[in-house]
Amino acid sequence: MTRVPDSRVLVLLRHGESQGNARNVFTGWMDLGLTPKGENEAHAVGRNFRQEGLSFRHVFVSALGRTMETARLLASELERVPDDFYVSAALNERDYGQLAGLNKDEARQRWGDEQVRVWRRSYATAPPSGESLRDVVARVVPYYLRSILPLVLRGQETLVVSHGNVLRALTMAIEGYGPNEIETVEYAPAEAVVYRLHADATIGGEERVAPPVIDGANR
Ligand SMILES: O=C(O)[C@@H](CO)OP(=O)(O)O
Repeated sequence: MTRVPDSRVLVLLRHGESQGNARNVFTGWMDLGLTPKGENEAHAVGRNFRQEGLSFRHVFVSALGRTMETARLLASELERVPDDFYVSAALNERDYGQLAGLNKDEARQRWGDEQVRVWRRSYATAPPSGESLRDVVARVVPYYLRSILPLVLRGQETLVVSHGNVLRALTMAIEGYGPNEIETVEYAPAEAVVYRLHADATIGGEERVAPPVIDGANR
């Protein structure tokens, strides 16, 4: 990984494969745990961070078990135990409302590819009784600005383990992406982005770290 001197490290990581990912269901606020593959991914990510000389003062997770478990397993591989773990429901996956628990392929057959794509990836359209990405931005970004960014700007390496749509919301804040640009941004399970920020929170360095290959494809 490229080093930017005098930088402030912020790493975003999506949790490892969950039971919901493996079953290809809309998961949202359902508290489904990691699969054995997801557990292996978490260990492999931790080993990769260690090899790259990354360690963390602060680790942020959501209130859902799949992020906590990913953080716990990867931290066991690091050179240094993180000082703090913060748990916040502000970092929970989007509420998928009435879609939660439904198979994504069956949803496409029932409502059509385009409707399902809009529910999953548009900025402003919410799934029935659920949250749009705009709703997620409204709860995630204030938490990021108040609780996470100040630590990063103090030079304290910080890891956020969260969910696909939460990481998309954070990407909008960090990269300044608009509603159209964010439609095509995706994070696979166990995929990370390492940011090195300048003192004014602009991006000094950025590297996507592909998920470790464990066995089979990552959804
Ligand atoms: O089901 C979910 O909660 C999310 C993340 O797994 O799915 P999607 O990528 O469709 O937004």
